[in-house]
Amino acid sequence: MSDEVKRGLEGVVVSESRLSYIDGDAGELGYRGYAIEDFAREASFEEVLSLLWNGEWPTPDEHDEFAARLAAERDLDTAVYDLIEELAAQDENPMAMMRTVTSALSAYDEDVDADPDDREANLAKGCRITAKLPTALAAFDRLRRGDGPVAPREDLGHAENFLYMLNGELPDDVAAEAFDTALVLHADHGLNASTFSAMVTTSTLSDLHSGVTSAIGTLAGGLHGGANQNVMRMLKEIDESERGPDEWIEEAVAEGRRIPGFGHRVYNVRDPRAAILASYSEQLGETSGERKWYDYSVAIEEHMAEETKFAPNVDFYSASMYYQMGIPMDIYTPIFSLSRVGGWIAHMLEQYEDNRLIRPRARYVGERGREFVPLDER
Ligand SMILES: CC(=O)SCCNC(=O)CCNC(=O)[C@H](O)C(C)(C)COP(=O)(O)OP(=O)(O)OC[C@H]1O[C@@H](n2cnc3c(N)ncnc32)[C@H](O)[C@@H]1OP(=O)(O)O
Ligand SMILES: O=C([O-])CC(=O)C(=O)O
Repeated sequence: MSDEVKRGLEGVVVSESRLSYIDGDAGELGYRGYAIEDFAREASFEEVLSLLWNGEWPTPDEHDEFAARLAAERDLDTAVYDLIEELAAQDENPMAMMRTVTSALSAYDEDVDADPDDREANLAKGCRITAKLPTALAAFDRLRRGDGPVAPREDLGHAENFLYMLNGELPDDVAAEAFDTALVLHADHGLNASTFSAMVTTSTLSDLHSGVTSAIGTLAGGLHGGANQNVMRMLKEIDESERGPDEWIEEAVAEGRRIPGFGHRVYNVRDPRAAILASYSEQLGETSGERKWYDYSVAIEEHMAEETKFAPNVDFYSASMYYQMGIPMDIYTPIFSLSRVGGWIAHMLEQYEDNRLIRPRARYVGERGREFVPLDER
């Protein structure tokens, strides 16, 4: 057994998967063999969930049945609304709220006692978690603003219904399409840290709610999903500074700052999702008549390309996109989780199908053979 340490598990292959294909040098990403560029603008998030969970695109009848099933699961138990209200009153961090609510949802799930690897029960639980988390997030955001939650509507698609619950009014077509595409693009990405976390949890034969709860905790950090809100904070900082984006970013790079939304463990080139999200960011800027957030982003990307080896990742252009849709900055990462939950569940289903406990080793570098001294003799 090799004692070589692979810090951060870089490059280590721990399992086989049929879910997403990533070529980090070519900048390619596909779900189940389909390139994202071919479907991201056209397929809905519901279709992508079907693809990831079942392996094929749904037929129109399968799609209608699945979308209706998901829509019927959107509402929350009164006790969960009460919990969200309490967390909003405590001004809880939105990602911590998502983690707590996901854990609480298991108490009200009718399949809670099913075997952890029961596929049908897991698909039912997966539908419920995926359907309920947007309701929880919209209710939380409204409650902390002093507004009442807006009940979900079964006649709306997943993306449109979330924006409706968040704002209390239907989104326009550009916002609805942009948001649906963002959900599609964030749904899966190989063994990223949060997905790996979910897999480690299920590999012990723990349950799906525990896996999603672990994953949300992992997505929250600034090196992973938390970067999207940090990107927007950076753009605001630039806006509030005396300097233009070129000058600001030049100084930040010179100071050795880690620039959020740039760099990636797998991509050595521009993340292919960034191109699509950038086009929506630009489109939203055009329709609102305020292009500066997109323009700042482009200026930063150009400077990074000239002066560093770092290219934008998925979190870079989603930030200005959500901002221009009027979404509060601190729920960008929870929104990421509304989408990635689809990928987490797909990977957990794969893990259960061919499970082996995930348990790596650390090379021990501490002392050995030290003599124990009892407390009263120390
Ligand atoms: C959905 C997602 O999770 S996408 C990623 C979202 N995260 C971010 O955008 C945060 C900013 N980016 C980063 O921190 C990194 O690029 C990561 C964590 C995403 C991947 O990095 P890793 O492959 O693990 O590289 P690591 O963290 O070891 O950094 C290697 C070197 O590159 C530098 N570096 C990496 N990313 C950046 C960046 N965005 N800006 C400036 N320097 C960077 C590091 O400072 C380090 O420099 P050093 O060797 O001089 O100390
Ligand atoms: O794959 C990764 O490490 C991070 C990422 O881009 C994602 O999770 O979408």
